[in-house]
Amino acid sequence: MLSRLKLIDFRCYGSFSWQIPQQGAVILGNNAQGKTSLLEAVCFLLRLQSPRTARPGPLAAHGRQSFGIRGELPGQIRRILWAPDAPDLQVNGEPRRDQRSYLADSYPVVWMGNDDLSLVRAGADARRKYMDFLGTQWHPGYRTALFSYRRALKTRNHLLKHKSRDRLQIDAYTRQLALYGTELRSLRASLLELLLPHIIMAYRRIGGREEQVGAAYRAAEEGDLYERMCAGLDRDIRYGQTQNGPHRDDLEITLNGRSAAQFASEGQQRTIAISLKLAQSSLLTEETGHTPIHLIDDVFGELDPTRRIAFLQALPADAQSLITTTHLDWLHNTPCPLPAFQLENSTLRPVQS
Ligand SMILES: Nc1ncnc2c1ncn2[C@@H]1O[C@H](COP(=O)(O)OP(=O)(O)OP(=O)(O)O)[C@@H](O)[C@H]1O
Repeated sequence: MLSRLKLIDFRCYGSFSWQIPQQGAVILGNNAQGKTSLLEAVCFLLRLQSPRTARPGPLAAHGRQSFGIRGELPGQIRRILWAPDAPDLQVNGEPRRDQRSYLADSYPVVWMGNDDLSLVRAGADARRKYMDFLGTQWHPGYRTALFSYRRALKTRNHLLKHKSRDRLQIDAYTRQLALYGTELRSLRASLLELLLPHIIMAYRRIGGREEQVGAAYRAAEEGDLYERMCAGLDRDIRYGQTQNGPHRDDLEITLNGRSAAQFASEGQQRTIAISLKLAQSSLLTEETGHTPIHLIDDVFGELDPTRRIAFLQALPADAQSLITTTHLDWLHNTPCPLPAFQLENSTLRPVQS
């Protein structure tokens, strides 16, 4: 549980400090008051990742180069001073030499946002990100395979784009790519095997129906990855891009055996999207021994009362949940045990009930 959060020059926050209730809070505020930024800061503190940006640069307040986040958790105080060339990561005052060692004993996080529907409706990229955010919290080897794969892919694509004739050099990266790519695929497949029962259970809980949700990992091509990459080399040089590999794989989601993107109703798609996230939560609890911190950004306004109540009841009783919303109308017909805070111009104050 995160008990105190401090921010310096993070997004719209110049200097900010908040004693967070143990069970979490509902954060109420009009648009552009800093609700998402607050959840984003917690996510970055714990996972060094933001759901809104791939690079940390935009997290620094306008006109600043660097930002700071500090958070108190049971037995650990985490502190990030992020400067573009030299990020300073500390736990309990001890510097951590790299991101991997900073993350090794961090807490798990589940992020739920109002664009989660894209997990069902949009392209494969959203579903790969979903798997990767979970995978890197599930298994240290996942992060190594993913990051090594991304690095090798970037270099191979660079060589392809610049029409390098040095096929030996391309081949060296093809070998690396195939090695890490095969490892990543195998980790994703194992992850999905563990995850699927949690998705099915969460769907039944929220949807309350007998419909059968399914999820299957689909590799973009079959056979040995290195051989497929070698066979496609001329085409890759023509496109200036690697066309085979796990960066093109997908997580196929079905309802009653049919594509959920094409055939599920909007309500069913929303239930699937929430179930995918609740499944992350129960899997991470099982695998890490810690209940994740739930960061729930502007989700409730979109749900009908039945799903809203089922969703709130499905959140683990011992989880710390930070829920943002632009209006509290839904609270009138939804019993919510969390204290509410009003956020205005980056300042929080408790809402008297
Ligand atoms: N790097 C930055 N520096 C300063 N301000 C920023 C930065 N990035 C975003 N902002 C501004 O911070 C404000 C708060 O944004 P945020 O997305 O947190 O608001 P929000 O309360 O979640 O809004 P909404 O309800 O519309 O989603 C916005 O005015 C945004 O333009």
